[in-house]
Amino acid sequence: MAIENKPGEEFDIIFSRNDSLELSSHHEYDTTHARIFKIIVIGDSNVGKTCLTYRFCGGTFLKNPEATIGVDFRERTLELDGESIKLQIWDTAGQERFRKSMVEHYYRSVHAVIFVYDVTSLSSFESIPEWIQECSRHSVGPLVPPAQCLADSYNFPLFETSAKDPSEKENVDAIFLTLAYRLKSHKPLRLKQPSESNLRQMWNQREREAATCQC
Ligand SMILES: Nc1nc2c(ncn2[C@@H]2O[C@H](COP(=O)(O)OP(=O)(O)OP(=O)(O)O)[C@@H](O)[C@H]2O)c(=O)[nH]1
Repeated sequence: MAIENKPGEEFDIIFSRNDSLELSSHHEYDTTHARIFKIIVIGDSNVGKTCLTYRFCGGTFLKNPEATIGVDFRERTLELDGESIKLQIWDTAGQERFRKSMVEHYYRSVHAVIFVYDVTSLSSFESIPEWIQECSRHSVGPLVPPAQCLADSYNFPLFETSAKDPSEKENVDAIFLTLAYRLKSHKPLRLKQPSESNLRQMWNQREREAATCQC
């Protein structure tokens, strides 16, 4: 499920259920003039967030992924109707102990949120309202509980896909392309993109602060 954050406007929500993803082809585009959109991917630990984003950005199924610590960054530039659109994808840690104080940064200047749950894990589905509440706490749009009927009643698209099954690759692309097309129609917005080393530095700094905190 994904929420598209249109700054200053109402939100659209896209539901997605993860059971896999892969890319049919990869093209390199000139990213110099690309508009950048930040998308965060959240959900319980072990639901496949890393594999989903890796499939979209890397084109393959990531075998033996390790638990995400803090956040991992991936990006992919798309050519949509002759325009370069760069999706900067933040793959966040599902485990609370690995999220720590980075949470504020996850939600800063976010354009869209993808909620991921595992179709074989009821608890990961039942956690979705909590993830939605977390977004609400960080002012990411008015949110509603997830369900197919709700998706239908709000006319939100629902994607069910698998990062593992190559035949599902179009469905994975569909999640991100749907967001990209919707984001593309927004007013031009260029983000100053933090470098990975800056973000790592920020994360390490927070770790040090947390380690020395007496409370
Ligand atoms: N069958 C199947 N397994 C998957 C799929 N996507 C991921 N997995 C498996 O699910 C497990 C967890 O995948 P991750 O992508 O690391 O999960 P995550 O949500 O990023 O986990 P955290 O980093 O802890 O938040 C791994 O063993 C993957 O091989 C999928 O689409 N189908």
